[in-house]
Amino acid sequence: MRKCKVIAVTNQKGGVGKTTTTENVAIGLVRQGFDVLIVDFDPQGDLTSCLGWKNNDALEHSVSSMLDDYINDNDIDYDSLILHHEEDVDLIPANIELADFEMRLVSVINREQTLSNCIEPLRDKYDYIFIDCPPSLGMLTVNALSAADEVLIPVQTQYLPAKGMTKLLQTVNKVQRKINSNLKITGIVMTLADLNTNITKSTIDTIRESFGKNIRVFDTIIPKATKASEASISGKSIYAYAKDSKVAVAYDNLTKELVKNPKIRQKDEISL
Ligand SMILES: Nc1ncnc2c1ncn2[C@@H]1O[C@H](COP(=O)(O)OP(=O)(O)OP(=O)(O)O)[C@@H](O)[C@H]1O
Ligand SMILES: [Mg+2]
Repeated sequence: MRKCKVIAVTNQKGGVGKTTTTENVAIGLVRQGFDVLIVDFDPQGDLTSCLGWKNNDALEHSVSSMLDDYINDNDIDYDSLILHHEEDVDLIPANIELADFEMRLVSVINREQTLSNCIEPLRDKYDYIFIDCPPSLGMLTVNALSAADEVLIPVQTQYLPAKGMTKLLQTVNKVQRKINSNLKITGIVMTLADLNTNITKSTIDTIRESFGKNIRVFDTIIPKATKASEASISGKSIYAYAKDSKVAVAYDNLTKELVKNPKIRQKDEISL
């Protein structure tokens, strides 16, 4: 049996680079020869659009219909559900229909584990499954954390994310204690960095000092560059859009760091 790793990309703060990081790390891993699936788990459907399915509301099958099939005890038709992107990554797409998921789950037994149960049969087919989370710590994110082996946390470098991180780590802790004791933190990746400013440099140092004791903070920092958003709009990864750009090199380095799999410098109970 294949050893699949499921990674939820999470931060309840909006616009910190979750979707961009999910897309480019996932495709970075494909470029290294791994079989990778992305689950778009955000009703905004940004990742689905970034991979070129702009009119995602028209999709007949989506993560929402997958969850409905599970809730209604229907077989999930994975072949119709999973889309294949030209850069060889697979995608379970999302659209606005996922927005009322919380309500639909009210009467479901073990509702926190709905996504986990849906993707379990796919662990056999992929080396990595990424879940792109919405900017909240609600039921969607709890489902993603319950389904995951690891959490990857993108943070912006413009300011200190102290309070938001505490809340996020408390949620991870709670899921560890109550639902998914195997959940680990892959690490923190700093994104959208304007490396020419002193404030960014000092924030980077502070993030390493304050979080680096308990959690891995990746060496690679993703710089802020318009090529990153242009790539998303074009429906391609940064490697296909601007292979020699600084952002492409950074995401390639981050991907390599991720597979290096060093000792996880993390206490059983994560605290700050
Ligand atoms: N390295 C970068 N340089 C410049 N722009 C970037 C970079 N990374 C992401 N962006 C842009 O910043 C915006 C937010 O990025 P992204 O959508 O990845 O964040 P997010 O955390 O997924 O947001 P949300 O919380 O809404 O899901 C997008 O317009 C994206 O194209
Ligand atoms: Mg997003």
